[in-house]
Amino acid sequence: MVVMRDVAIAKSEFVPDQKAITKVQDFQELPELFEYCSLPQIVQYVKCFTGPNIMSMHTMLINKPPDAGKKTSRHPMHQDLHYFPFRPADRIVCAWTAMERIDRSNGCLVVLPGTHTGELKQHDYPEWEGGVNKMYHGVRDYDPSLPRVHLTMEKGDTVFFHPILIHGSGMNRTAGFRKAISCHYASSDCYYIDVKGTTQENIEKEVIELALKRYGVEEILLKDAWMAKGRLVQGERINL
Ligand SMILES: CCCC(=O)SCCNC(=O)CCNC(=O)[C@H](O)C(C)(C)COP(=O)(O)OP(=O)(O)OC[C@H]1O[C@@H](n2cnc3c(N)ncnc32)[C@H](O)[C@@H]1OP(=O)(O)O
Ligand SMILES: O=C(O)CCC(=O)C(=O)O
Repeated sequence: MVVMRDVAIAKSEFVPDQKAITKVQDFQELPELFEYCSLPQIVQYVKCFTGPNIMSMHTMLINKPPDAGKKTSRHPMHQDLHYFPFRPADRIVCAWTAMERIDRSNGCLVVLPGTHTGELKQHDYPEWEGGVNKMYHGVRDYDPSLPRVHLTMEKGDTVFFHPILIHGSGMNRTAGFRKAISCHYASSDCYYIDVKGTTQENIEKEVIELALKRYGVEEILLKDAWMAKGRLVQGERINL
């Protein structure tokens, strides 16, 4: 489990108490939270994308804090496939569930409809004055005139989306913590790719740095870091 604090608070003089927590990531070892990933109400739709051999690959409980005044509560527009060294993209899907009403005031998801049919693009840290959270890379060039859809969701509503869909989320202008839970699933028939020489090299470097620190080892491959956190949800574990 990785507990992340908002960069505006982590990099300030404030004592980083629980009010600073922006995300709990990789909760696959926590049974109460991991139960979400195997809920039949969720898995019945996931299966339509992954087929019967279902792995959970990336888990997050996102606790978007009230913005500390630096707009760091925003999540830049990105494609999730940037983070994943496995393919094919069409066998990967995210389930994202609102844990309370989420709208533009507390920073709902924003999506660019139709972009899931495009290609994976170059991602980098956006040049935001107030700083950017660790590994919150943004898609470098996309057509800003493309229509945006703001997803207003009620508590319990779930959206399923493709890893090439360009999406992000807005600033939390309220005093409350905006909570959502999500899991990225992939078919265990997916295969790992070598991201050397691709646009994903920059995120590989960061993930490996974090994994070396977390596991206290001297060497680790990106594939091994992902194999360590993947969990079988249903069916048979094949490649991933
Ligand atoms: C489909 C996937 C989409 C996504 O998931 S996008 C986001 C993915 N983000 C991640 O995976 C981030 C994973 N988390 C992390 O890397 C770590 O938790 C993180 C943020 C570096 C904190 O590391 P820890 O070692 O636990 O904490 P620490 O308090 O000792 O801080 C170490 C240095 O990191 C800094 N830090 C903490 N939170 C940060 C933040 N949110 N953004 C940027 N920098 C941050 C902290 O100030 C410290 O820096 P320094 O060494 O003092 O210069
Ligand atoms: O929950 C959010 O604010 C956005 C999450 C997201 O887009 C992601 O982590 O990939």
